[in-house]
Order: sequence, then structure tokens, then C-alpha cells
Amino acid sequence: VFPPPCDSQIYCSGPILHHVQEAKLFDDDKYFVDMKLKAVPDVVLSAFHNLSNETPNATVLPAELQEFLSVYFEKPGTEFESWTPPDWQDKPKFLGGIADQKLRDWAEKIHHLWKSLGRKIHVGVKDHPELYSQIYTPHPVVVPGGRFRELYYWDSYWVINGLLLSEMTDTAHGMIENFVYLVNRHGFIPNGGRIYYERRSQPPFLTLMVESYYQATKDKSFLRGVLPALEKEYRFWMTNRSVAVTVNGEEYVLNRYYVPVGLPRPESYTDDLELAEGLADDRKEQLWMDLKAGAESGWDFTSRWYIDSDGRNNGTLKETQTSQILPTDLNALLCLNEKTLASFHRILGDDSAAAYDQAAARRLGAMESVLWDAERGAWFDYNLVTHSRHHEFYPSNLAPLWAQCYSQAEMGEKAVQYLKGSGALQFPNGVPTSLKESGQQWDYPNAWPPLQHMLISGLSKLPSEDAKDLAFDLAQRWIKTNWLAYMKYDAMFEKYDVNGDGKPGGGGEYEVQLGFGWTNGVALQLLDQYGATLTSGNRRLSPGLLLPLVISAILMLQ
Ligand SMILES: OC[C@H]1O[C@H](O[C@H]2O[C@H](CO)[C@@H](O)[C@H](O)[C@H]2O)[C@H](O)[C@@H](O)[C@@H]1O
Repeated sequence: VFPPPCDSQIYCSGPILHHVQEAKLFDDDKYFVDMKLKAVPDVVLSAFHNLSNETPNATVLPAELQEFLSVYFEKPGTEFESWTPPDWQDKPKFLGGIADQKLRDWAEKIHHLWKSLGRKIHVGVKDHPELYSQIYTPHPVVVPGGRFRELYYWDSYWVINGLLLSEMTDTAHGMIENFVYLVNRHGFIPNGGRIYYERRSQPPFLTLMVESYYQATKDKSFLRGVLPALEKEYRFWMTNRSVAVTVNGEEYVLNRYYVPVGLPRPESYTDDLELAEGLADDRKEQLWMDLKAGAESGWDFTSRWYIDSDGRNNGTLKETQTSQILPTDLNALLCLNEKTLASFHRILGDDSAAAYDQAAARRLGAMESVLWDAERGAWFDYNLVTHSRHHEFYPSNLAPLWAQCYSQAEMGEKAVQYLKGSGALQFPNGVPTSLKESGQQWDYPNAWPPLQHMLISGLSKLPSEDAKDLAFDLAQRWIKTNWLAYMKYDAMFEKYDVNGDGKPGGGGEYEVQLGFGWTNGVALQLLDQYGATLTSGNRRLSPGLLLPLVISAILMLQ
């Protein structure tokens, strides 16, 4: 009953996809669905039909499949022209604010990486979209790197923040224009720049990208031009990804990730097929939908989305039920979108700000009634099956601090105490994604750049020195991890391990990737924000953390 991931009978459904992926001709299922066609789809489909009709039981041997692919497909990557961002220039100003010479030299190297991650889509993709899985966008993009050859939605927020520090305003402008183009074409922004991603999104960061750009340029006419697309995207999330939930007799509306699309993810086809083996057809479809919703959350995959048969936040990947969870971070992000949209209307001097102010106030009330736990002092995901909160630690439990979506100052301070008592601060290299080692990449021991950034930024906005010191301490840990790994491997990674000295992360369904868009963006932001005090050597203990240590040492001596 549910539509396939896209309408292409080559890239998203049908016998070619099935046979090629099942034959495991490539190490990564994403490889095949990124290949360009050498002939129009009808010709390729009928050639495959003839080939499989000639063989008993329609089985095509791997050697025949290889031959078929070499006749009808090109290697991935041919859809790009070589492109160096024309606005890239040596020595952007922010470098001057980094006191530690080694970190300053390293920041300069990161700034150089934008040149290798820039891509311009070949005009052929615009003229003959039927030959490509690549989605055409009019302006060049900065990609994450490695197997992620195309643009990604939420990654681009941290990429754009980094580009703005690198004074690459035109490249940032073009990337935002691409997203506006995608909203106008699809009604929302796809997960990434491939047709197999076109029926699911990722965390909605476009409004915040525009906010970053506006803060850097103060360009009101740009703001006026893009605002209708931002509102269109907001309506998409409120129409297609919202749920009404009743708590203590009151009804609240909050958002979730939800992807009513069938079949396995084409880019991870055999993983999804194997995971669903043995399930009844309707359970299979449900699992595939929830895996896609997991991809839409950006956390693919994690024990955070597991709900076992007793309704507990427990189980295995097969028990992923993303759509049955109201996530704290998605709702904090939408609250921040609402506040930012209101502020845009105020800047432009029109009279539409009030509607967004009211939406933000409604959401804040809902988050405090449904997600906030006053006893524990944090916000927790809400389970729609059991109508209760999940109490595991995830950095997302503090996302409302980052979004500044809470009503009383004391909630912020309670959340700091929650974090300190959570056990998540005991690791030298950053805050883990959870405290569970599930083997999935969005779990312990991995730490991810966007989560470090949101946590550090949330803590740094709190009024207390204690919270600010903790923010600095976490920034120092993260920078040191990134820097040590760079010294060892000469590379920036998509994620890191919270243990060891500069260790890349692992787990999940693909090898850890290098590049890496959001890692570079977050490192540059932290180096800019804390450049005067960060060091490449031993961690400088901030006064707020030093004092408790001194007191406990004195007590021990007594
Ligand atoms: O191919 C598997 C999945 O890969 C992507 O997810 C991961 O990389 C993205 C790019 O850095 C990142 O946005 C996401 O948070 C990562 O988990 C892709 O976005 C998924 O849709 C895809 O299934």
C-alpha cells in the first residue's frame, strides 16, 4: 500500500535493484544506486528482462550481472564537474583569534578542506534526470565526504556555519538557495541529494541556516525572498509529522519522525532485507518504514528508537519503532524554528510574527507537560505505545537548553545537575550518544559533532559560571579528540570514539567516513568561540571544575 522510496524502477524498486544488491557485487549497497545509466531506463529495463528470461528460474549469474552493469551503467561520481569554490581565500579573520599556534595551523588546514569537499553538479543531470539517481540542484554544494558524495540536509547546517567563518558567503548562499529550490520542488527537503532519499527528510535545519546567514550578512532582501520556503517547510512538518497526545486530560501536539514509504532503503537494500527476514509482510513493511524514520531523524541507527514487546526502550535493531517516539530534540528544534520565524517577521516589519510566537508558546507548554521530568531535571523522549517517557541518557535530553525552549531559569540549572549525575561526563573525548553499546553508530562509544555542538552551545547560554565552565571543558575535550586523530591519520572523521587518544568512531552499517563536512564545521565553530583559551596540550581545567576537585582532595587529606 505504501509508495516505494522513489518512482524509478531501477534505483528504488524492481528486479535490477533486487538482483544486483542481492549478488553483493560491491562492498557497499550505496555504490550501485549511485551509478549513472548509459541508456534510458526503458532500454535498460528491457535489456535486463531479456537477460533474466534467458536464464532458468530468472537467476542471473554474478558474471552476467557484472557484464550487464558494464554495458549499461557508469561508475559513481561522474555526475560532478571539478569545482573549486571561487570565494575560498587564504587566512580568514577568525584564525587570528586562535591563541594556540598548533591549533591555529590545524584550523587553517581544516579551512583548506572546503576546497576538496566542494562539488558542482553536471548540467547533464538537469537535462537528463532519468539517467541519474543524483537530484539536480542549481548551485554547487559542500558534501560530507567519503561514501556521502551528495549533499545531506542536516549536515549542511554545520557546514554552512563553518563556511561563514571561512568567509565563503557565496558558497553558503548557494547551498541555502539549493534547499529553497528543493522545498519548492518537493514540498520539503529530502534526506540527501539522491532520488532514493526523496520521500523522507532529515532534522529541519533550513530556518537556522538562514539565521546563521542573516547574522553574517544582515541581508534583509535575501531573508524576504526565502521566507515563504521556510514557512512551506514548517507547514510540511506540522501537517505530515505531528501527533496529538493526551496527558492528564489535556491534548498537546508534538512532532515525530515518520516515513510512510515501503520497501527496503535502496542504499542499504540487503541490510534491510536481511533484518526483516522471517517477519510477516505487514511487520516487514512497518520495520522498513521505521528504519526510514530512523534515517529521517539523522540517528541511523540507535537503541534510542528501540521499543521491545513490553513497550520498553530496549531490544535490538529489529525492534526499531522510531515513529512511536516523540523526540525531545526534534521538538526543541521546531520550537527554535518557530521562534526564529517569528523573529524574521519582526525584522521584516510585517504582522505575521504573532502566529509563530503563539506556536512556540504552545510547543513550550507541550514540551513541559509531556517531555520535562522535574524530578530527574531533564526532557525525555515520549513513547506513544506505553504513554510514558524513556529515561535513558542521550545528549538530546538537553536539546531544549540549546533551543532555549523552557520557561524557568531553574530548569536550566536542574538540567546541568542531571548531566553531571548521568555518567556521560566520565569520558575523555566527548559526550557519548548514549550509554548503551548496541553496535549501532548512534550509540556508545560514538560521539558525533552535531550533538557535541548542541550540548556545548546549550550549556554556554546558561547564566551560571558552572554551566559555562562545563561548556568550555567539553569543547576542549572535543577539540583535543579531533586534533589528536588529525595528527595520527591526517584526516577529519564523521564521528569519534569517546575513549582512547584521538580514535575514530565505528559500528553501524558502513565504515567510518573521512572528510568530513559537519566535523570541520563544528571544529571551526569551537575554535572560533573558544580560540583564546583552547589548547592542543593537556586539558586546562576550568575553575568551576577545579574547585570541586581541590575540595575533595582536601577532604581526603583530613
Ligand atoms: O546509508 C546509510 C545512511 O547514511 C546516511 O546517514 C548517515 O550519514 C549522514 C551524512 O553524514 C548523516 O546525515 C546521518 O546522520 C548519518 O547517520 C543517510 O543520511 C541515511 O539516510 C542513510 O540511510
